[in-house]
Amino acid sequence: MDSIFAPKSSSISTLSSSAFISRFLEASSSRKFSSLTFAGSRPFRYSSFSTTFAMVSNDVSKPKIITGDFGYVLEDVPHFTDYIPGLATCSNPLQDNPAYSVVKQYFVHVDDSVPQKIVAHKDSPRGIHFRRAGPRQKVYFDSDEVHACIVTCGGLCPGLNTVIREIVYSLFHMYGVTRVLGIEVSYCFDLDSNLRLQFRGGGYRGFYARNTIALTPKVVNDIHKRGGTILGTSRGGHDTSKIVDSIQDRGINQVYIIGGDGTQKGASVIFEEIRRRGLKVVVAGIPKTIDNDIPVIDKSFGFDTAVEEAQRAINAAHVEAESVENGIGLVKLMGRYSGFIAMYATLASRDVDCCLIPESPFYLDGEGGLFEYIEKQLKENGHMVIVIAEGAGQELLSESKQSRNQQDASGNKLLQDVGLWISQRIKDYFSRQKTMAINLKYIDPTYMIRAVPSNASDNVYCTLLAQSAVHGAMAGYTGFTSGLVNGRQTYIPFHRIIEKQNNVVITDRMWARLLSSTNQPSFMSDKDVTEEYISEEKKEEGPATQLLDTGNCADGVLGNKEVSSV
Ligand SMILES: Nc1ncnc2c1ncn2[C@@H]1O[C@H](COP(=O)(O)OP(=O)(O)O)[C@@H](O)[C@H]1O
Ligand SMILES: O=P(O)(O)OC[C@H]1O[C@](O)(COP(=O)(O)O)[C@@H](O)[C@@H]1O
Ligand SMILES: [Mg+2]
Repeated sequence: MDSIFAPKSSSISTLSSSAFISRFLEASSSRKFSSLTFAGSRPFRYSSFSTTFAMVSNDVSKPKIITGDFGYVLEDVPHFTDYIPGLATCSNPLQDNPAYSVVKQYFVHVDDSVPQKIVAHKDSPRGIHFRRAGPRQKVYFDSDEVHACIVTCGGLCPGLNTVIREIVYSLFHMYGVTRVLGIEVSYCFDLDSNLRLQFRGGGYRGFYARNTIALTPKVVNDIHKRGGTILGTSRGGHDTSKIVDSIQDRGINQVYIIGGDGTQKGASVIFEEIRRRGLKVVVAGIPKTIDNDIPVIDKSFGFDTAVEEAQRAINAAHVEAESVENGIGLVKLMGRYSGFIAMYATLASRDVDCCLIPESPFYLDGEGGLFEYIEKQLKENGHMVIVIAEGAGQELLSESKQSRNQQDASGNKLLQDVGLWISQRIKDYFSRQKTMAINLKYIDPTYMIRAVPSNASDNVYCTLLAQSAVHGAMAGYTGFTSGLVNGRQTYIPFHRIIEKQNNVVITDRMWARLLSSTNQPSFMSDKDVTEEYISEEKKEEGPATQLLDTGNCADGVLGNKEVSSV
């Protein structure tokens, strides 16, 4: 289906991808699917639907959208062949690899795709799909030709080293590649004293520095046991043309970029520049975010580890709180704009009485407020545990204009310490009330939960992400993020990864589950649940049949906007 494109003059190609997709799905769902009939042993007799696939646009700078029968939409990723004609291919060396040759059908079929939503109604169109990740029969690189590099950007996350290790192992052991560079932290040294003088930074900044490290299986063998990233990381410092110059100058033709939402935006513009220059260079993203704020994917690697690590802080807070009279244990967890860590840590723990996240506004005083709830809990149980995400309640903190506008080097808003603020407010309230003396212990494990090595399940997940990225790169796909969708590895175009942020949707079932688990007030009346709190997806879907059903994924899979309602 790759080769069948609509003519360039197609009127549809003038629509944006999302406008096209929504019109297409609308049209598909308005067709009479009930006209499908069962005929003998064949499940369906198709009505007059076209059986060919039509690509909406062959303009290389536009999203690749391929449509098919029954409302099928493939949001495809770019491929070298979109902008470089006449490239040679060769057989995938994996077919001679003993580890793979025993496995039948290990190559992914060219038409395999993975649905974004797996909950369907009998009349619903097949909907959006992503290209399934995995090894292809034909590859667009000779092993000797590959010169890869790996860079890690943004904040730390458990599993970064595992991803680095597995990219290196996959390139070496599956594809016989021997040249892999790590874009590394670089320092200036005072030659006399040998003192480190200037930190130039890893991450995107590393592209401007001379320092790189040759990554071999031997070098990376043990790194998954360590937290952090052996390559170093940084924020800010993204100069697209300087980065692409550096890639070109070094003769790099596969760039693996591990990072969060900011990083993937950076990767997207690097890819655009590479395509503009017509270079045969793959740009492959691996999504990293401790906050789980990247959309589309089921969850980010390292998230499970972070939630697990957060349990230690919550346990400590609980032990402290229950050991004294009117004890309050307060734990602040990461989550700048997305409260997933706090939500999952709370659900996992069951010792938490109140979880506060950025997506769910709360108030302190008066009926239904936090103070009233704390007082009630202390009277009934003698202690309580509160988990607060770092981005929660920021609108309540009195800010000076200066602090309001503070940003980090990447342009992310610098937050005020909500943990310290709320501790003080709680203490002030009870000392004013004089109804009871409280004993509050504030625990801030912020960096501890992301600086640890990844746990077993994250290690496996990191391995799959890394291997998928390498298979995709060798197959000539580019401008993609390797991601898990409904439990399957896929290639997701950058524009879908960077178009919005993944947030907890407080009108979804997962938040309702948390509220019923903690029994905390929702701090909202029905009237408050305005448009603002309904997910974008729900708005697109129109009036809900059930308020709390965004309907996507299987139970047990982490909740992002799509998967949280199960
Ligand atoms: N909109 C953007 N366009 C290009 N590069 C960006 C953009 N936003 C962030 N970056 C780059 O991505 C890197 C990491 O971004 P940051 O927000 O710090 O972390 P994360 O990727 O983890 O969200 C930084 O080096 C930054 O310069
Ligand atoms: O102090 P740093 O290194 O900027 O990191 C703090 C921020 O990093 C985060 O973990 C998010 O980082 P990313 O944007 O890199 O995913 C936030 O939760 C937190 O506010
Ligand atoms: Mg980020």
